[in-house]
Amino acid sequence: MTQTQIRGLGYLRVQSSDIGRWRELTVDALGFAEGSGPDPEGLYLRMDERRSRLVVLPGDTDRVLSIGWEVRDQFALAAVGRAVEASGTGVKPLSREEADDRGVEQGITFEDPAGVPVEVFFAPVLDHSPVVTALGQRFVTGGQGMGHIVLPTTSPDDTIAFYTEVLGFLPRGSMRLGGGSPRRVRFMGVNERHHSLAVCPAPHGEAPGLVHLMVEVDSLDAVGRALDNVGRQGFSLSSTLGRHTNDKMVSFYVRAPGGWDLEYGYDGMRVDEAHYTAEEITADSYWGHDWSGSEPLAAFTPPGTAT
Ligand SMILES: Cc1ccc(O)c(O)c1CC[C@@H]1C(=O)CC[C@]2(C)C(=O)CC[C@@H]12
Ligand SMILES: [Fe+2]
Repeated sequence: MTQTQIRGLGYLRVQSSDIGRWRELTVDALGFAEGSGPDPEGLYLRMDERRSRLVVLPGDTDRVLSIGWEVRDQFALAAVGRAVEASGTGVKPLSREEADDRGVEQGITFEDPAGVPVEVFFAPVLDHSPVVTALGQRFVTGGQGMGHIVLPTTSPDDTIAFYTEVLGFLPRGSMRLGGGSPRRVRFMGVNERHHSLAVCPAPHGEAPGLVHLMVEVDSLDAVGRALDNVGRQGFSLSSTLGRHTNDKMVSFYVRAPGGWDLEYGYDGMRVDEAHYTAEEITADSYWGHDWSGSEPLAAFTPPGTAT
């Protein structure tokens, strides 16, 4: 599909063996609001009027359960389903139970070329009770979606082709990985957010299949307070505070249970498609973003050795 039907990142569902530590990170340190959902043991995190945006469900291992992309309505959903099927990828509808579980009217599910379970849905169920966040911040969502995710892939060309040519994501520039290497992180967008998705070449195809999830807040003080909190609570900082050169986000990265990062940002730019052209950045940041203290990402660790 040339013109994408996808409006934004809707939700992320992950599985974890340490829900308690996830709650400390997201609710206590980062100020997500805790909601509730069908699994009494699950952690349902609210960022806005949606019932939940980030869902952490209990399990033996840490991995991505599904990434939810939002479309306008049933007609857009059908169009995406046809495009994915035409590409030779099998598509299944979400069952009534699965749709209820995710809090959406209807959805479909399929795997991307890296094997990540992707869902496309419309009509999220809203929770009209106040979203009480611990840092007094609001999350920047709405037309820009929940935030962005970075996926690792051992087949970057296929993965990029799938998201751009089949799902219609718009290229939003790239960055070479290390000194003139032809390997690139590629950024893609579907709305005013600079990127809703980035794809990073990875050496192995190991779970959990995520590099990071970025969420944006409307206050620099909230970012600073969150940074204080993660340090005080003993979470590992993957990258210090810095400002990115492409989306202009001021952010830090903290390691979540499961071996991938949460990026917590403020002041991201908005892309005007009428004037935007794709660019190649040559540094990830104007200042800051020191990654030297980062523990290895699970996605970049050889199979069987992930902690
Ligand atoms: C370069 C960049 C721009 C905007 C972003 O939101 C963003 O997350 C990044 C960094 C992307 C990328 C990453 O997430 C994994 C670790 C990487 C490969 C680095 O070591 C530098 C760039 C990082
Ligand atoms: Fe990011």
